[in-house]
Amino acid sequence: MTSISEWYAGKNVLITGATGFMGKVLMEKLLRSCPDVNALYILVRPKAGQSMSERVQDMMKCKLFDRVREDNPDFHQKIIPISSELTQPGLAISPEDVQTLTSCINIVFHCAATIRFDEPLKHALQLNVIATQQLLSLAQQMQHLQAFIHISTAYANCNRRHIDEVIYPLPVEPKKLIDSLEWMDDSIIRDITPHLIGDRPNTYTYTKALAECVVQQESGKLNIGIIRPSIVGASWQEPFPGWIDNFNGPSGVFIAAGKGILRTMRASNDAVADLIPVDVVINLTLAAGWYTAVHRPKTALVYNCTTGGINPFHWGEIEHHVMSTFKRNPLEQAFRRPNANITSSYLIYQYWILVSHKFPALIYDLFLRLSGQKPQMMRIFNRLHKAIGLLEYFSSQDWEWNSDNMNMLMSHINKYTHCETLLNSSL
Ligand SMILES: CCCCCCCCCCCCCCCCCC(=O)SCCNC(=O)CCNC(=O)[C@H](O)C(C)(C)COP(=O)(O)OP(=O)(O)OC[C@H]1O[C@@H](n2cnc3c(N)ncnc32)[C@H](O)[C@@H]1OP(=O)(O)O
Ligand SMILES: NC(=O)C1=CN([C@@H]2O[C@H](COP(=O)(O)OP(=O)(O)OC[C@H]3O[C@@H](n4cnc5c(N)ncnc54)[C@H](OP(=O)(O)O)[C@@H]3O)[C@@H](O)[C@H]2O)C=CC1
Repeated sequence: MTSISEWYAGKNVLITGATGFMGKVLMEKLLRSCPDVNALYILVRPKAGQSMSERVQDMMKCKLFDRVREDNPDFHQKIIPISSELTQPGLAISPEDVQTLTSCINIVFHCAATIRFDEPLKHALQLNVIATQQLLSLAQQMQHLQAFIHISTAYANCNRRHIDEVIYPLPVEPKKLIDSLEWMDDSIIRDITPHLIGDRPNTYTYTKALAECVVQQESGKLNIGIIRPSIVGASWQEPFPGWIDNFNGPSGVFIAAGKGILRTMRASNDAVADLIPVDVVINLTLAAGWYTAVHRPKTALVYNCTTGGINPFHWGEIEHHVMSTFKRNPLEQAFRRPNANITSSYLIYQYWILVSHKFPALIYDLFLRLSGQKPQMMRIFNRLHKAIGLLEYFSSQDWEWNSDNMNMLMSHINKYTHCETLLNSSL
């Protein structure tokens, strides 16, 4: 039996979302732990005045790739950027590039998505659902494809308390929805969005659930795996502890608390905070790619990539650890001394918002005005309130995920690699 790393030797891998948080860690891990991988084809778009090549060059300078750079200074030769805008017909990939991809790709990792909770439905649908559909039809043409791994989210079905490793049907057929939204104007779509998303909290979770249905429906003869991570946080061990490059979810909340700006947030002390380090998710993703290609399960296997069932940690404990860490290691240029508390009471929350957020912001803005500067604190707090308002759904309740497939994968990995657990394996 070959090891996972050996299985990736000589393979051509296609990655979407490679410039994002998880995509970068996936690339790094492949290049470091599977040094004989043939090439990583990455779909990249120009952005913010930078061309595709400039973006890729900048990305490769990132500290994340230091260990890869040490092992192989020419690692960039294995990265082949392909120009693509996922919201365009045919993913805006040139015919020559389509030809290259269909003739050489062995495995696809589809990480790209919009992860914004407030994304208008049409755009979230375009990227999270229609682009997935288009990528699947490209994958159907790939002559040497062995596995297609789709990254979903553990919260795609957050309208349920208990979530199994299955794809749940939705009341509206994804194809019918896509057809209808195409001709509707934006104001109508805005009006019907709450009815469509139903008991889900936002367009993100809804379109990720739709994408899973599309993956199931359009998979044809492909070997499919679906990874559902919960809240992905900084790296635990690899390539070094604590790597993160965004303020999504809890990381933004922690920084706002450390800066002394955020003093209160609605969250339940006893609810499980299902955080999972990015390196653990990526190890599982690569292992799922190998398993899907080698074992070719008859139906798409879903992996609930969560920690609450194995090692539960609660928001109350997080509050304690975050605050004591910032007291020991204060951040520079803090607005106030950090002191944040979570509460599940709406009234207490509103009281602290007024006393600890809005009142100091007003005073500070008044001071800025008097000293001839532009007031800014109230604006910052308004944005913060919008952000924590969107997150409180996830911090005020908990879910139970069945993780049998994830555990099965771990046991395979243990058997074949003689590692203690997937969590500390380096493939
Ligand atoms: C004290 C203890 C507390 C303990 C309790 C903690 C509880 C936490 C609960 C978290 C629950 C999270 C659940 C997530 C579950 C789903 C997981 C997934 O599937 S998928 C993943 C989950 N998906 C998500 O998590 C997405 C959620 N986020 C969103 O949807 C949007 O960010 C938004 C709508 C909230 C705000 O939109 P908008 O107002 O437009 O703001 P933008 O975002 O566009 O940022 C603008 C700029 O500001 C910058 N910046 C930001 N924060 C900070 C900071 N703290 N500092 C400094 N800077 C910060 C930012 O970098 C950017 O800079 P630039 O690029 O312009 O240079
Ligand atoms: N982060 C988390 O906590 C969790 C994430 N997930 C899932 O993991 C996956 C990766 O998430 P994460 O890395 O955090 O997300 P990021 O927002 O960091 O990355 C998103 C990626 O998608 C690309 N992308 C977005 N729009 C387009 C477009 N129109 N055309 C081409 N590429 C595009 C981005 O490219 P560009 O740089 O050009 O914008 C970027 O590479 C997603 O599917 C998400 O749903 C699941 C659970 C939790």
